Amino acid sequence: MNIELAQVPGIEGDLDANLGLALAYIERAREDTDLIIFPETHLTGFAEQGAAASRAISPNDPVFHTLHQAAERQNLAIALGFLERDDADGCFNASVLITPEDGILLHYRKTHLWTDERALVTPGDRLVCVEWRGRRIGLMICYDLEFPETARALATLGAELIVITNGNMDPYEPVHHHLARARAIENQCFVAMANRCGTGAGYTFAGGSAVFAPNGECLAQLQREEGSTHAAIDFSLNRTARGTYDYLADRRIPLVDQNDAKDQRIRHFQLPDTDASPQ
Ligand code: BAL
Repeated sequence: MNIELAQVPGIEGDLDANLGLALAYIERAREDTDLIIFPETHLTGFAEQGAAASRAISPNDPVFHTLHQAAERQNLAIALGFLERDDADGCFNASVLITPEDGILLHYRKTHLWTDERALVTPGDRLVCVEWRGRRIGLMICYDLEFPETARALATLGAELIVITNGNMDPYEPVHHHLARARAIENQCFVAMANRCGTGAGYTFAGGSAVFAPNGECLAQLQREEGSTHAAIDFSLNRTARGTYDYLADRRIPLVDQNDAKDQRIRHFQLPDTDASPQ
């Protein structure tokens, strides 16, 4: 599987500009690219005080049909983030995996909210992993990376590749660089994170997008500037890494997961309720 990381800036509240930038990267993706990954909330920009619901869009928004058409044209999958508006449940920090065959195949709502978004969006209540073209892919968003349980849960669901739509800001680039590598090693899977660059929502974003192999090798990395990079994922390395020892098999503290009744390709973890919701 050939992955492209699109390390791009965003403009808070400017859906058209952010979509246009994503489409430009998709259209000029390398012909052999199977999956292109964009940052956290790329389509809408971050939630900010007084500007969460107004920026948020529904997964039924026509923008996702436009992205599905682009995925079909380029025969590649797209992972990207957006602020989601759910008329019943409020706003979420969400990411989707859009495939040529399905449209939105995987829809994940950030379960571990960063400090200043807890008053603005509602945390998700499940971790999800899906099988696409014979490979199991899990989604995480930014702060999720900073909790070992999250990646471990996705690995327990069979994730061979963990995709992170990232919005990591200064001074935390080293945190995400080291933790993404650690998550790959400790779960013996690939980790690919596309981070935002530039400034916005009061932050300076750290870039540092990277792909790590199950042995911790860095297969691709960007510095702070806008751009894209590529990595070829050889999933046989997952088995190689687990040849001598298998962390998941050797665990003493197991996690129990559930299957998705509607689509057996999807498995998930249901998280316990939390009182973290917008005040
Ligand atoms: N270290 C930043 C985490 C986040 O913005 O989700």
